[in-house]
Amino acid sequence: MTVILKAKPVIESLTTSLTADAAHVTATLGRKPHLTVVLVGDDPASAIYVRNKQRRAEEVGVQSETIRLNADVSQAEVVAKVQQLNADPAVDGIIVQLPLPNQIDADVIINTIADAKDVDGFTLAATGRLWTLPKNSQATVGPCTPLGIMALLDYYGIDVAGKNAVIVGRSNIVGKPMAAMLLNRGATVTIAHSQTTDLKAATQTADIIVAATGRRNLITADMVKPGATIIDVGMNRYVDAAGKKHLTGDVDYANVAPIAGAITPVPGGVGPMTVNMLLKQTIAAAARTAAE
Ligand SMILES: Nc1nc2c(c(=O)[nH]1)N[C@@H](CN(C=O)c1ccc(C(=O)N[C@@H](CCC(=O)O)C(=O)O)cc1)CN2
Repeated sequence: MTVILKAKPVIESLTTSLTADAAHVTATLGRKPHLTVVLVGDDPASAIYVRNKQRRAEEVGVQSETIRLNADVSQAEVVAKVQQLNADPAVDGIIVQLPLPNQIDADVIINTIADAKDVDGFTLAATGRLWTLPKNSQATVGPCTPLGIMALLDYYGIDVAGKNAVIVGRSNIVGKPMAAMLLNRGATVTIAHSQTTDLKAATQTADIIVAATGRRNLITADMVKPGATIIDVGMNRYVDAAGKKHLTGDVDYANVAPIAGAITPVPGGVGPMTVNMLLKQTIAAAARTAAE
């Protein structure tokens, strides 16, 4: 029987601890933990994700504001905005929603965020910390999507030590940090990507597959070992011939789910975990300020 790795029960159990931690920080600081989201342009998917973050922040007692900048804003203006937020003692966590418009170098913006306020875990300092964690220790900070995946695996009792994990996708926000986290917990990790010559050969022997490519139905049933754990990070939107809108992952869910040991659904799997890890890291950043 395939285990469906739904985020809902994990989030229900996280709600108690996030709410209690936020309340504790609020009592100590005399204000709620504060997250500022910088949203540049009018990407419709980003607008949904930012709205989800704001709604969830309110639910657990985190104050959240969104600063909206026009799509044609200059890189210098975004840098200046982030510097202003760095200097604001009322702001605990800053994220700049990705993707950014083409005229802006995302790496420059990300690395302008003060280390103490980097609740996305994307800066060079955060990346360095992640890759130099003591062996077998749990990553408690880092990019929110892979952190959320680790939390899902832990909740459902899926041990990764000694397992053969294949990550498909090598982005800085999912693929590479996912590799660091799985490696650190004892998995043998392969990162496959668009130039991998035989993807099927790589995935067929995997105990765990993490698909993060943005290509709908890339992972098909013939690429999966029976009983494998399948983590789908894809978020692909399309409209079918009848004009109906769909959101699907990178995995051919209908055909892969019956042979998998465990699989994340899209929606309702990895995505909501990302938001909750962001709030966890925001509360932790505020707690560090409270302890100063
Ligand atoms: N600064 C960042 N930008 C981006 C990140 C990030 O972690 N930091 N990740 C993604 C987008 N993202 C969060 O920002 C994100 C994506 C998806 C979801 C989510 O809950 N998805 C739902 C479906 C929502 C829908 O209806 O479209 C689900 O899977 O159930 C949350 C956050 C890129 N940018």
